[in-house]
Amino acid sequence: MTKNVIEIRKLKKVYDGRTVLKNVSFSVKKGSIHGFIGPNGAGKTTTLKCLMSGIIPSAGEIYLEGKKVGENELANKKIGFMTEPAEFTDNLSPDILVLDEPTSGLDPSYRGILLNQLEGVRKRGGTVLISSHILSDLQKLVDSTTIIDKGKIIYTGEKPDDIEEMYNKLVLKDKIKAKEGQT
Ligand SMILES: Nc1ncnc2c1ncn2[C@@H]1O[C@H](COP(=O)(O)OP(=O)(O)OP(=O)(O)O)[C@@H](O)[C@H]1O
Repeated sequence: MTKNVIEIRKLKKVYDGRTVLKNVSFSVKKGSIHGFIGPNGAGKTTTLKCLMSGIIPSAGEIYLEGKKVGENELANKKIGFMTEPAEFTDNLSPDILVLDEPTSGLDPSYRGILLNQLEGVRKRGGTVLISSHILSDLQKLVDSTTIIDKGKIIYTGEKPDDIEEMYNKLVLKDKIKAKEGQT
């Protein structure tokens, strides 16, 4: 069985009485690139900050290589964390890399370089968790995907054939609602 390097279980985060993460659970397998996709405000950054011990979850558990984060395990000692915009180095170093919207604001050529570097990390047996609100940025690269919307996991697992349709519907639904609100 392939080992889960990152495992997030029933994560909950409440800000000022508002629940922004509701039972968020997903896992990332060793040697894979996992896409964490969701529209703006879905809860991607909050989840990744919980993982990196930047903020304390209201409930739930995170395991890194089988060990619970927050006890004796300091996640940020083991994981490389990059937030937008991406910073380029010759070599993306660590075994576990977490990237929060790294392609945001990058022009297509730099985006291509970054995505190539991530493929290099995978070839070396490293593990990548990468977030984006743009599915097409990651679609080709990732081995598995989690889709989050309004703090809830909509889908997690291998890439289904209809992932694009699934995600477009989700984003479209919000756009229609916003338009209805304006009229
Ligand atoms: N420090 C905070 N205090 C209160 N609410 C917050 C805080 N940080 C985030 N939120 C709210 O939590 C929700 C999730 O935000 P988050 O930044 O995790 O989403 P995101 O998916 O990363 O979005 P984006 O793609 O815009 O970065 C949003 O409604 C946001 O307004």
